[in-house]
Amino acid sequence: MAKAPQRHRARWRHEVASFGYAIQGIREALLSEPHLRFHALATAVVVALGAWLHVSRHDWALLALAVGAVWAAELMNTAIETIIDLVSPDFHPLAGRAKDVAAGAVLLMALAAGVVGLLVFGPPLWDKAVALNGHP
Ligand SMILES: Nc1ncnc2c1ncn2[C@@H]1O[C@H](COP(=O)(O)OP(=O)(O)OP(=O)(O)O)[C@@H](O)[C@H]1O
Repeated sequence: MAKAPQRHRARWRHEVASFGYAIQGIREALLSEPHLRFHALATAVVVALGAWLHVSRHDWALLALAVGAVWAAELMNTAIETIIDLVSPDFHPLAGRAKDVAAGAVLLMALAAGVVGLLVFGPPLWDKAVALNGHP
């Protein structure tokens, strides 16, 4: 039977390996999914706008949650599509329905993130536009 420190080391190796697999999963999804590359661009725009407009810590937290949720939904959608392509490579109405429902989840999350973006960036962008033009 392995001693306690060895068991501890083996457990840590396992945890680090699991983290590596997760990063590898994100990397592969990024390479294969154009939607995810669009999310990467959108994330960069959100971070740049947040820094430029000096949004509050509270707003950064909302933006981080919105961006993270869209990424998570898109990654789950990619995983679901991959499983369906594996188990049902031929046309099947249930396979189509599952893909459509998963895509619907991404769409809903993206719309919710859009509302967050509008509420966070709308007022300071409006203020900047007014300051630039001199009148509301
Ligand atoms: N095996 C299948 N059986 C029935 N309908 C399918 C099947 N595969 C895909 N479809 C239909 O075609 C649509 C597009 O499927 P596809 O696999 O191309 O995903 P996608 O929406 O283009 O996703 P992405 O662009 O993110 O890869 C699905 O939403 C579904 O309606």
